[in-house]
Amino acid sequence: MTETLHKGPILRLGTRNSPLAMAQAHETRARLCAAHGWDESMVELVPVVASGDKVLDRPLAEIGGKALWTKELDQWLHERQIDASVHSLKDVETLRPAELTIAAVLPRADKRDRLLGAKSLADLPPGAVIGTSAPRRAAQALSLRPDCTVVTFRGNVATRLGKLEAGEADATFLAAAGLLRLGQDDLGHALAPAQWLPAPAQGAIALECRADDAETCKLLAAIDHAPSRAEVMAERALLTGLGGTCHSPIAVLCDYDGEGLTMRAALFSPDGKDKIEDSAQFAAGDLEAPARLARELLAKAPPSIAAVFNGAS
Ligand SMILES: NCc1[nH]cc(CCC(=O)O)c1CC(=O)O
Repeated sequence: MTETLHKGPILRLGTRNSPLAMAQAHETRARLCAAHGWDESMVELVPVVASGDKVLDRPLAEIGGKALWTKELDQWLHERQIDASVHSLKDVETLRPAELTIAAVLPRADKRDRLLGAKSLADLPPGAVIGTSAPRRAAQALSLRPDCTVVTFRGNVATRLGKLEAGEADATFLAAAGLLRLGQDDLGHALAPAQWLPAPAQGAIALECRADDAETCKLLAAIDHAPSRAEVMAERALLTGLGGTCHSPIAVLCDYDGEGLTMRAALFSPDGKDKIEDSAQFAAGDLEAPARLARELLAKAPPSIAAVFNGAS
């Protein structure tokens, strides 16, 4: 028998401590171990309570935005307390610290949202209350069901399910990928992209490390999934082109079919009354095409939509 000589972990992987984040960290560890022939002890999971998990009574857009999900882990990477961090890419701002790089995107799970509380939006009773704190979900829901009311629903997946159970709303939305990773993908009903597009990079897990840490970059690159990376980088390029933030009701879906990418995108006014949409086909790795689509969308945006994208460069 060969003796294991290594003394500590090879890789310290920072993660938020929510159940979904921990499930994603475990998936990442399993993929790294499979790719490199490691045993589990070689990847140490280092959990943190992120700022975004501390304040739960106000929408994220009001308290500091997506940066609140990454702030602590970015700092730990900077201080070299961890070698890499794992994120739901949907929650990661498009503008990142220059010292960091997305070294891997894992195979993307189901990209769709699921509706909980009713079989479809059309099935909701008149004047139903919908719980969500995502501007995109609120605007999309009101676009299809202007008679409904939206109430703020924050917290992790279990908290939101609890609020639905307690009757705080008639329905809510959760990402299929999150439910899947928590083993609860039997809950609710998937919303078809023809009617309902997800958020940029929904369903994707990204691994970040310091760009100058060649060793870690290489270890992480071994589990990168090129088609998923192509899709989500295109979606993030659209978001960048729109000057989008977590305030912005932006829905987008990019699908790689083995040859190229097809992108469908929609922008909404916050009240859901106005909507513009467009689509484009382009090659994987082309980030100019989604930027062009962003410009085309902005060019035809009515004032109600343009107002949300005032900060766009
Ligand atoms: N906004 C929080 C968040 N960030 C990532 C996911 C789910 C996993 C994913 O979409 O990758 C969720 C929960 C949800 O939106 O239902």
